[in-house]
Amino acid sequence: MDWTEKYRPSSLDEIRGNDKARDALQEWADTWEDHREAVVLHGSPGIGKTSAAHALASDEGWATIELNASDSRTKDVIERVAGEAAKSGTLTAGEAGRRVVILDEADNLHGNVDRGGSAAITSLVKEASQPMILIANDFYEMSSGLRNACQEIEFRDVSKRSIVPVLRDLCRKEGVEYDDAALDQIAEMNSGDLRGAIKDLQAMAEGRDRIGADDVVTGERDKTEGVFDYLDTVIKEAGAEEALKASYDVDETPDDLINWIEDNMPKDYEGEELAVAYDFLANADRWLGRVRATQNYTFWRYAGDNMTAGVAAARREPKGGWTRYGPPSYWSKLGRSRGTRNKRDYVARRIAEAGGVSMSTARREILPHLSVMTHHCKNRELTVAMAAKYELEAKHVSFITGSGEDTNKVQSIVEDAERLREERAVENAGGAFDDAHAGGSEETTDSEEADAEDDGEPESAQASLDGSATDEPADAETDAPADSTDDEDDDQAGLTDFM
Ligand SMILES: Nc1ncnc2c1ncn2[C@@H]1O[C@H](COP(=O)(O)OP(=O)(O)OP(=O)(O)O)[C@@H](O)[C@H]1O
Repeated sequence: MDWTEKYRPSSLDEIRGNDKARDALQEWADTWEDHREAVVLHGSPGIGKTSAAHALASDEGWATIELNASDSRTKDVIERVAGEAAKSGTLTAGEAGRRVVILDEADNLHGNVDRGGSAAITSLVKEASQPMILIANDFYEMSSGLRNACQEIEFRDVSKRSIVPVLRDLCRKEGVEYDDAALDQIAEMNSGDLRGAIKDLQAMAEGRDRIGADDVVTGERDKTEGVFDYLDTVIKEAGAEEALKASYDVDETPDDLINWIEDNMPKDYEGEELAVAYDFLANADRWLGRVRATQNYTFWRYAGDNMTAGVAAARREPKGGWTRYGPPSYWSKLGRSRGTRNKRDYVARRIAEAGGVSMSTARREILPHLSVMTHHCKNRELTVAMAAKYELEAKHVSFITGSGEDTNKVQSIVEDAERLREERAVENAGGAFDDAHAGGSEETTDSEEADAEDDGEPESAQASLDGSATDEPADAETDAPADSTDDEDDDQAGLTDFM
């Protein structure tokens, strides 16, 4: 039997490591008659929210009705089941007949087929005449209406200090011997997730009567395993519908999932199918943008359709073999969380065109590198050169360097870059045949010329990353006056790559 079930706390005082939340929940129940508000328990998975809700009900002698908000049940069903449950107690005197509705995944209403999911639940929460406990991982993924209708209790990750004694206790109850170091290690690697720690412990205890420190290393459980399996499904083999259904089981929000898919898809897809799949991802991203703008989580569904079913449908033939999928790069997460995908893609496209590399190389390898090199515009000349070469506007420079778009620093860099481009255009017009790309005005054809003329003398790591022609720093001195005083370290070597 699953130890997490076997040892699920049956009373509130068995909830470990969340004393404050536990007391607040008790207080909420004690005063419910007066305020009649629902409560939302929020925090990471596996730290006892659901257990606390059930434990409270059991302490209070309340019957429970548990619903999962992300089930694809319609508004009607939710209203009928929960509404009845919540309202039917009106006539019952006293606490005895009380029922508590426990609504899991209250932050996940996008999974609801019905568009009215969130609104329906909000009005239900407001009208309910019985206690309701909502459970959510991320409070701020809930609609603001729903948030406002509830009291809020935050559950914290369970500290290692609280996890270890639980594990020790379980070992004793199960008659398993242990090294303290092993339990420590299990607690450590589950950082705050008590359920995960218990699962690991059980897995390690299987077939052993002693858990030693050495056992733990190999027993490490990958928390994100679910995602890797999912990537295998969506990228390698699944049909559209299957891919969509499988996505419901993945413990990632669409905002995160799209990063996983986008970063890993190019490892298996190529050519036309990759292009089509990117189109679907772009659609998905537009829906995600709409969700962010409107806080209307029903749009998540369309994002989900595009990024899962769409990507699966783009596949021309099944993909075999094993692929080393990895977590989304820092860069792709950054690009998304700031809602700056368009900027990122613009820059990536410019780099790809200028450098003759693929968009995904530009995005995953070159862009992050540039970002580091030009962080806060610290290397001003390099930043100017980059802006000139890739024809970047202030918003792009700001995006790459992290300096504010409206700052003088960025504005002056863009101006200088423009001047630099003009100067080069003039030089070109003057017929500098032998130096066309060194003074290139960066027409689209320029990159091709540059490629053709690649003299194979990349002089820095960046040159090889860039994939574009790198030439002599012939006109470094033609760079517009560096009037900014805050360039700390000018890196002439790096500069050459943009000339
Ligand atoms: N604070 C805790 N005290 C005691 N046991 C806990 C605690 N947190 C988790 N557990 C153990 O982990 C199991 C799962 O916990 P529970 O389902 O309550 O977590 P949760 O926070 O609701 O997670 P999820 O958001 O994934 O539902 C419990 O059955 C229990 O065995």
